[in-house]
Amino acid sequence: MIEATLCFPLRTISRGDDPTADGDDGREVLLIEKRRGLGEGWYNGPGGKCEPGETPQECAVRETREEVGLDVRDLEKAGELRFLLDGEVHTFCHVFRTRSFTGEPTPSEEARPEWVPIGDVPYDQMWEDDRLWLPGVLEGKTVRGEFRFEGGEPLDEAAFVDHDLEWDVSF
Ligand SMILES: CNc1ncnc2c1ncn2[C@@H]1O[C@H](COP(=O)(O)OP(=O)(O)OP(=O)(O)O)[C@@H](O)[C@H]1O
Repeated sequence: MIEATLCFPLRTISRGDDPTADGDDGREVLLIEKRRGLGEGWYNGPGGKCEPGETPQECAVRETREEVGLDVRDLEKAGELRFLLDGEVHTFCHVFRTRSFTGEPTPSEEARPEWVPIGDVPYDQMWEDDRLWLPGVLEGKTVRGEFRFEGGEPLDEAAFVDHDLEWDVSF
């Protein structure tokens, strides 16, 4: 089983009295377009696999720095997601969000970062499960989820079959 993390940096930008502004109140999330490996070509949060001896928080901080050059702090745990492939746990993913960070998002070999208004998150270019849990996470909720995939490796070519979700959990 792979233990992995996702980190969603959040900010609120001032849009003044822009009449074209939508209902996001200027709220944005930093997504990455993944350039290689699992989920290549799709959008997701910065994140990746935990190294031996590393806590999930430490992993999320390290991966966010490595992938987009942002130093995140004060991570808030927002979710725990279990991805099953053909009945076995493939990946256990810890999800974090934060409004505290320093640095400027910078592209790396692994990822191209992009600030996205939370109403414009490109769910049709993301893992199929993201549309089920990410909107709630971006609204400040907590979630525990299980998502079942079938069809063998690699996970990003398997079929998403079904899921269970529990909201407002404590970690
Ligand atoms: C099944 N549905 C899913 N929905 C949303 N997100 C998913 C996911 N399944 C995996 N993820 C995330 O995708 C990243 C891959 O991690 P990552 O370690 O970068 O993979 P990759 O194979 O590129 O690793 P290396 O760069 O070789 O270490 C990692 O954040 C992990 O939490």
